[in-house]
Amino acid sequence: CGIVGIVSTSNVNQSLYDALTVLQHRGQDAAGIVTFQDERFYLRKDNGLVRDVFHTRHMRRLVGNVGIGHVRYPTAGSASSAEAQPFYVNSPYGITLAHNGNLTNADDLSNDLFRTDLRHINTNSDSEVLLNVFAHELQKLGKLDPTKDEIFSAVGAVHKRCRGAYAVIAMITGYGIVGFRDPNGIRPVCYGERTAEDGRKEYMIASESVALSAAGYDLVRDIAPGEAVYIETDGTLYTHQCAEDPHLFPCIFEHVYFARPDSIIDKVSVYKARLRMGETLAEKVLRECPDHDIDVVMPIPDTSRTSALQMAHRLGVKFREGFIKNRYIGRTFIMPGQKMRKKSVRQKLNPIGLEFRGKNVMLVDDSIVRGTTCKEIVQMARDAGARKVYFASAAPPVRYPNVYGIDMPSASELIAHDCTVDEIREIIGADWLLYQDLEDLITCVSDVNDDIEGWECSVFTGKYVTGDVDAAYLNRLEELRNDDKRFESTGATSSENGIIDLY
Ligand SMILES: O=S(=O)(O)CCN1CCN(CCS(=O)(=O)O)CC1
Repeated sequence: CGIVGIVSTSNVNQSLYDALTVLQHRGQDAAGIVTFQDERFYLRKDNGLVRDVFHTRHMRRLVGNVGIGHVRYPTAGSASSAEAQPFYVNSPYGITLAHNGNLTNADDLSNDLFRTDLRHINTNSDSEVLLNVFAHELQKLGKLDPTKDEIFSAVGAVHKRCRGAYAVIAMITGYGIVGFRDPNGIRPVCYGERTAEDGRKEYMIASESVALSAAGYDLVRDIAPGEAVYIETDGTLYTHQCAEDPHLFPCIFEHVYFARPDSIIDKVSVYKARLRMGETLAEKVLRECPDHDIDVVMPIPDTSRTSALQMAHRLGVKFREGFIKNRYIGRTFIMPGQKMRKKSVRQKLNPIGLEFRGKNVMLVDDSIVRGTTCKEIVQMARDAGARKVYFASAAPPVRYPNVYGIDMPSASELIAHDCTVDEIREIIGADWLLYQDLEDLITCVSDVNDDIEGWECSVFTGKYVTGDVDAAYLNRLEELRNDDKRFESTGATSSENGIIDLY
C-alpha cells in the first residue's frame, strides 16, 4: 500500500490525487482521500484505481489545506471496499488514518480493544485496529486541545502495543497530521518540504520519495524507525523518537520489485540497487558457467529491465526487448484465481519472433514467486523459436510468506517453499535456472547508509525481525489464505457486512 499526507497553504486535493497516482504501483485495489477544512472533514474512498475512484464531483468536495491519501492492494484481509482506506473514528477529535504494512498481533489487539474500551472493529483490516489503538491511547490523555506531547505519547503507546510493520499517516481533524514508522523501519516513509509563494513552509509525507518530487516537494529525509513527525495546520513541524529500542531493518523486497526505481528509500537508490543486481547475476553466470552460450539477455517487463540491461552489459552480450508488454492489463500476480492469472500473462506479454528464432535467450525477471507466469513465459519463448531458454531471477528463492505488508501467496503456493532450484527449473521448463544469491542481493543495497543495521528478508530466510512470528502464526495465515482461496473458487465474496453472497 501507499500513503501520503500534506499540510499546505492552499487546497491539497489535487496534490494528494497526483501523489496517489505516482504511488499507484503500491496498490491497485482501492484508493481514498480525506481532507479537512475548519472543523469538518471530507472523505472519498472506494475500490478501484485512483483515476476511477475520484471524479470531478468528488474532488470538488475534498476541500481544505490538510489531507491524507491511501492506495491499497489486498493483503490478508478481504477485498471488499469496506477495507478501503483511510479509516475513520469519531473519538477523539475525529481521526482518519492510512497505513502501509501489517500487524502480526491484530487479533489480540482487536479483542483487547473491545474488552478494555468497548471499541468494535468492523472489518478484518489490521489498519482499523491500529487506528483504534492510536485513538484509544490519545483519548486516555483526555486533552481538549492535543499538543505534540499528547500525539507523541500516543505514538509511543502504539509502539508498545502494536507488533509488525507499519508506516502510518493519521490526520487529527482540526489539528494536523502525524506520520510515524514502526520501531524496525520495515515499511518506508519519508517527508519533504516546499516554500509557498507567501514564504510559508508546506510539508508532504509519503511512502516513496518519488511522490514528493512529483508534487514539487524537496525530500528532507526518511522518518527514522520509531520516529513520529507531527505537522500542525499552521505548518509547524515537530519530530520525536517515540520508541524505546528502534533499529533500522528495511524490507529488502522494496528493492526487488515493490518500489519505483526512481525512488530513494533510506538513502538507497532503488534504481542503482537493480543495476547492481544485474551485475551480480552476471558475475554468478561467469562464475558458474564461464563458457556459457547466451546469445541475448531479455527482461520480463517492467521491473527487471534495469537488472537485465546491466547483466547483458557485464556479460558483453546483446540486450533485447524480446517481450512487449500491453501496459493496459493489470498486474498478473495479484489478480484473484489461478485461471485469471494464466490468461492475463498471454494478454499482457507478446514475443517479437525475430529476437527469439534460433537463439539461446536468457530471460530475467525480478523474482519467482508462484512460478505460474514464469512457466508461461518460458513456453512463449519456445513457441517464438528460441533454441535454448535460460531463466534468471534477480531475487533469491522466495521460500516463506511475507507478514509485513507485501502481498505474497501462502507458503504452500510458493514454488520455492519446498523445491530445489533444479526442481523449479524443471517445473518452469527452462534449460537453466539462475537465482540471485542472498549475500549478493544484500550487497546490492548496502554500503550506502550506515544507519541500516540489517535487512528484513524473511521471505528468503524465514527469520522474522519482529521476533513474534512463529509456526502457529504462519499456520493461521495459511488457513486464512486457504479460506480466501475457497471464497474465490466458489465465487463467493465477503460483502461489506461480512454476509457471504454467492453470485
Ligand atoms: O512490478 S511488476 O508488475 O513490473 C513485476 C512484478 N513481479 C513479476 C514477476 N512475479 C513473479 C511471477 S511468478 O513467479 O509468480 O509466476 C512477481 C512480481
